[in-house]
Amino acid sequence: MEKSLIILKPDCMAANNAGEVISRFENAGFTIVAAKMARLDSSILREHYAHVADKPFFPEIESFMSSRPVIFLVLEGEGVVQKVRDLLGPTDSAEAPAGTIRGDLGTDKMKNVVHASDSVENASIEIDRFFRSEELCAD
Ligand SMILES: Nc1ncnc2c1ncn2[C@@H]1O[C@H](COP(=O)(O)OP(=O)(O)OP(=O)(O)O)[C@@H](O)[C@H]1O
Repeated sequence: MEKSLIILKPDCMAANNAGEVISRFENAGFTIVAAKMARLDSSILREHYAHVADKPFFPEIESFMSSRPVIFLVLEGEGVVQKVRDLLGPTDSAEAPAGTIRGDLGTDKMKNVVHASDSVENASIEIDRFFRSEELCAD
């Protein structure tokens, strides 16, 4: 079954919106097959955000994403990668329509509530980055 790696970002945690966001995922029919809370450090952020590591805003992302512990989830369900991206809305919360997670709960491009894998291939890489295989539900 298809899986996606989700991070509830520091702005989501600080605003006590974790329950609201997780409810939206569950109400959309997805199942949590792994979860943990931890603080990201520079080395893992450089790996996770390698595609934007040369952008001028990267130091700001690094500082924001390591500012407090975050929640990591693995969600499972048919078409979960694209369906979760649709639930989130576009990267820039200011452009995200009402009814999307970023539109309802986000602030801007950086404080955009949730990271979600953008392809099935990247989901597999990201799940391996943050979870050991025995931490995932087997059934
Ligand atoms: N102009 C910007 N200023 C600040 N942060 C930005 C900007 N553009 C993108 N980001 C942040 O960089 C990260 C990676 O951007 P990317 O283009 O991969 O968007 P995304 O796939 O929607 O986000 P994410 O990878 O967090 O799910 C995101 O956390 C986003 O919030």
